[in-house]
Amino acid sequence: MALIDGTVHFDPAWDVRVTDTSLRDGSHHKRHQFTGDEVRAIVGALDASGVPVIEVTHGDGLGGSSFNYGFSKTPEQELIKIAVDTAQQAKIAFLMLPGLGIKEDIIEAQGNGASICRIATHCTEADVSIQHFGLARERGLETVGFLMMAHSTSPEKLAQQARIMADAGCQCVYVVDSAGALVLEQVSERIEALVSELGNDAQVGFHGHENLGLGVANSIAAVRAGAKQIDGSTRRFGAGAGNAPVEAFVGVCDKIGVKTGIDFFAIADAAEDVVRPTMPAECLLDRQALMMGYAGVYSSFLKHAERQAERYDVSAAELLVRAGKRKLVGGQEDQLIDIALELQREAAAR
Ligand SMILES: CC[C@H](O)CC(=O)C(=O)O
Ligand SMILES: [Mn+2]
Repeated sequence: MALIDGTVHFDPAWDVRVTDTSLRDGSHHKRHQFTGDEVRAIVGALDASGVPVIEVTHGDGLGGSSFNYGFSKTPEQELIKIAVDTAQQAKIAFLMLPGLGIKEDIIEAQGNGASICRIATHCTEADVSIQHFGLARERGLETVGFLMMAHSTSPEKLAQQARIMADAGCQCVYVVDSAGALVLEQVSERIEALVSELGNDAQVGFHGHENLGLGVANSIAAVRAGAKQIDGSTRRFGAGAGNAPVEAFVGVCDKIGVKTGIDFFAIADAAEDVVRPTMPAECLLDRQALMMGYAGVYSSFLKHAERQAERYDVSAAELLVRAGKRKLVGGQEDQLIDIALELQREAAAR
């Protein structure tokens, strides 16, 4: 059994621990073009606001910098090191998807000072993470598991997958609403199922996207159902319409008496004065993002879909709806090209 022990960074003064993922999920929106100076500025501002955990990696995790997913402007290990050197109190986390990243990447990230290892799998494939959790725990890293595309399976099946992660050494299993498709009760049901399965063996977390405009509301539903860790991105800097905005989440938590340890006014200033200037544009809840939430499409497909829609002169929104019908999962980005060609053929036949 994986017990929650002293390696979990959780201050007794908090009700919930917030992880800011603008420097990882936001990397999708920035097409992985963060510079060292931007990371230094954002980590400095978030750290000063009291954000306890900051995730820094290529949008697709360690090893994501590639032709398929997009090359990083600055090597992610260099960005991790800058983040570690900048943070005074925040812990630096990294994400890895087994197969894309490898065990040596975990060791290198730890060597660069990161202390929280987050391992993501599709929500029905937790078993591919077992050896990575084992390695991370052996090396004294704190561990978090991501069950992605959590809308696409039942609460019961998700809880069984969470058990696989916890038994492998995961200390907090996240319900990851990669598509921003879950609606309130659907979040609560999934969190409750994991809390009941894991008991004291591991905490439960929630990672939301804004594609249906529910990032903060869903995160609050998660907290009320027993989640102890919540992800967000300052200024919603994330894939699709972005993640639950940390500054709004903190404001709501203050109002309902949920303690996060983050200063609302400082994080609101960081969002406006430091994070927004590094963003290529605001993360929009536009037609494409809405289609992703509605059809259940992985948020990180947005930029890939837009590129293929432009290349083949087809509608990005329609492309995304079809990706939802095909139930594509992360790693199947190339099928967006098939769909674009299908739409092009249909248009030519009309
Ligand atoms: C490619 C990894 C992915 O972006 C992880 C994540 O944030 C999600 O599934 O929402
Ligand atoms: Mn995400």
